[in-house]
Amino acid sequence: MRAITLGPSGTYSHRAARAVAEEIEFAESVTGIVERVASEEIERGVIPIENSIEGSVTESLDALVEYEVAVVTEIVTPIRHALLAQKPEFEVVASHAQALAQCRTYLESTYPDVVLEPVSSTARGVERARNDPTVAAIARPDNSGEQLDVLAEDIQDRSSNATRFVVLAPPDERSVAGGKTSLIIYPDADHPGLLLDLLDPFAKRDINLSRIESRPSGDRLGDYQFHIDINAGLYEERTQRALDEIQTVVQSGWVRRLGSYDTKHVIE
Ligand SMILES: O=C(O)C(=O)C[C@]1(C(=O)O)C=C[C@@H](O)C=C1
Repeated sequence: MRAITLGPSGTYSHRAARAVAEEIEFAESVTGIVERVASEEIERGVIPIENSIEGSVTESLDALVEYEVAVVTEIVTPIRHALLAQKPEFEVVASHAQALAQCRTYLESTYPDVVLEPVSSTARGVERARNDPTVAAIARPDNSGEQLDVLAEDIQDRSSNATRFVVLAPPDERSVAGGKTSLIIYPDADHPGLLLDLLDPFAKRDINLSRIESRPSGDRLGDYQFHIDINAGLYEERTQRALDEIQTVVQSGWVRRLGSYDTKHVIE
């Protein structure tokens, strides 16, 4: 199996992708990954979707609306960040914006004067630190290699830090089997009780929501798409009935079924 994920080699995404593919290619952005899977250029894509400290990776949510893809697996992985640099003194810390945010308290208390530089991935930050002795990186500790020292480990603001990734496939590989399902609902409507009407079909069938996130549709202020995960499969009659009912609520909008899947836990 061939997969594409956020590169270069050594990102957390790379570690997650290794759990589902033998051959891995790298992209510079999440949107680029989703685009290549949607156009069937590659069998699988692995993208981060949410972090336990920082919340949603909004670029991922928006790309799932823009391109037609299926979610076929979710991967949950602990995130333990290290500070890597050529020397103990540096002026800049370069890393992915999510990683910088996950270490905000540590950075503010230990290095209040450094400049934070968001780059396209943690591994890109490592490259910056390798090429410039005034730059430190936040990344996986095993990225240090010969040129960088591990100045500190476990610098994330909470030890329970974890990120959830999804494995994407072309839309015709969407599965109805699995214990979880991801949906996107765009009601294209606004009236009192709308959200209640969207959630009640799940509640009355005892379907548990594991996540609901609203994203602006981009068309006008106050107009939202809802990213919803449920602990039930599309193969289940209760799920089908709930979705039929929701379809009647969102007559001018749409309901997208990204697919049903199971969860993998990746530690190393
Ligand atoms: O930069 C990386 O290493 C990534 O794989 C991206 C990413 C993210 O976007 O959330 C993945 C896991 C961590 O939460 C930090 C960064």
